[in-house]
Amino acid sequence: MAKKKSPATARPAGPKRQITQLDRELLKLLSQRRRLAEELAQQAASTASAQLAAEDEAIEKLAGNASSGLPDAYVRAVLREVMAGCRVGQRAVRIAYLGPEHTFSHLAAVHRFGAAADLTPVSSIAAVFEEVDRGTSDFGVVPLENSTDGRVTDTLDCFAKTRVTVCGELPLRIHHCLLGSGPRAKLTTVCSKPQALSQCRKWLAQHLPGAELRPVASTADAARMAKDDPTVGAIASGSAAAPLGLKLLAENIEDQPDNVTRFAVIGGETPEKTGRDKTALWFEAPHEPGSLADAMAIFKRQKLNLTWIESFPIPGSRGRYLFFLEFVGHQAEARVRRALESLGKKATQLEVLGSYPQADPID
Ligand SMILES: O=C(O)C(=O)C[C@]1(C(=O)O)C=C[C@@H](O)C=C1
Repeated sequence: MAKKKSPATARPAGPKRQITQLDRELLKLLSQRRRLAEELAQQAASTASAQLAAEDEAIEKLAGNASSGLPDAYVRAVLREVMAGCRVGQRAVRIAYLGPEHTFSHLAAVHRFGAAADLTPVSSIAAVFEEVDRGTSDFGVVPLENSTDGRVTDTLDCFAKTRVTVCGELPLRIHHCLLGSGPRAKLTTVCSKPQALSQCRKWLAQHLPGAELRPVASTADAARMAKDDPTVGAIASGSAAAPLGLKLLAENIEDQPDNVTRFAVIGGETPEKTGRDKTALWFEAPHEPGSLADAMAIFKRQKLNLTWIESFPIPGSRGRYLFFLEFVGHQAEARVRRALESLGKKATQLEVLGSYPQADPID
């Protein structure tokens, strides 16, 4: 018969065994949490926006008060993933993004909604808008502007053509890599989305001056092309290399070290005022002297700080322009409502795209 060890002589478990034990406990707790989330969902159905707002609030409370000593970004990412994995018993929250997998839009969508969310890759920015407009997806993630390269025209074009709203912003720090399946010296072509090529223009001129620069629909599309041809390099996210079996031929090749792309989260309901919000809109001013200055004076009068302004030609109407505008404030504020009312009287067209919390860049 085996001799039982007395508690006094039992050796304490080593760190490896303790970690395995903790992982088991974590899984038990996660499945308990998932069951409770299912119970809650059966008691009270909620919209995708309400679900997301409740998650945001919970993450904010937990991450804000964390005494764990864990890095804040880590705590937030883990909690987001835990919550995404517990979105059960209710209709899945569907999110469309410019695919295929491993684009920067994909990274932004994972950051906002979690990898366990129902993420749908589509082949163009216009297709993201269509998904949201048709209601096939609850939300979409689209690039809006880049700190090096400026506005993303396709996105502004879609805002002008559809009635899709904005419910969030996601500024993401963009680090570009050169990916390939062969050696760098063999590259004759470099593919990427035009915005990514433009953000690395100086690096390309210096390091691959003879290469043909070929624009494609997304950085991950470029990576797929590089996989099939060793003479083709792709500018894409480093995270696309391993899953596609590509080599990292150069890292951090963006011309500006502080290269940030601001994504818009489209669809959903307008989030409540947080006290640190922005409002986005577009308008057309009458074609007469001083009309744009008069429109801007409204914001000055109401002491509303502008954060972005773009003029954009109205597709198919030569000489006519839309102005995209973003300012600090929420539609729930009286001074914002007053400004929108005055602008509505001056503008020949006005579309308020939405109010949403201001966000800090994600590394
Ligand atoms: O092609 C991608 O990976 C995208 O998500 C699109 C996009 C863009 O159009 O701005 C997003 C971020 C980078 O600025 C480069 C490309």
